[in-house]
Amino acid sequence: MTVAVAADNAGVDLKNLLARQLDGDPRVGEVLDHGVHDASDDRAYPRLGLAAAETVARGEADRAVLVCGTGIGMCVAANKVEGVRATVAHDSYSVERSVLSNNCQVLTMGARVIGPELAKRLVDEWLGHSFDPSSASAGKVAHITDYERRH
Ligand SMILES: O=C(CO)[C@H](O)COP(=O)(O)O
Repeated sequence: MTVAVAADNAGVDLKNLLARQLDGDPRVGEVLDHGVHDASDDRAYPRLGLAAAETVARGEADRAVLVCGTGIGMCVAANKVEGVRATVAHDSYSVERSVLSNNCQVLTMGARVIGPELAKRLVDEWLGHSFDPSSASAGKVAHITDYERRH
């Protein structure tokens, strides 16, 4: 799969760490890094997160990991992109359910909230989950997609 990553300057160190891990993961064919690349780049989180989320909406990336200070701003921004379901998650159960229940393609994290080792472990787990379109959850997610199409 192709995974897009992005961060603002609060999240760049964690994003770079996760990008390296994703790069070495056999389940990941390509990592698309939308920046920022170092903390001297002070572009606001929506500019980075929206660009990465748009690659998911266009089908250029299967998933995205977005990092800011809390993960909240990246999540709010990514969810504005049509077709994107993003969640902030810092625990194993939420990461799992975000995929299995909600078919989220975008995981956001806060570098000021979670430590690097836990973040790496959760991203590793996240890659192992896939949504089952024949599950009972699929009809529930379809309500969201239908709403989006109608508005
Ligand atoms: O965490 C952020 C947005 O949710 C971002 O890294 C910092 O935003 P700020 O608190 O508005 O500077």
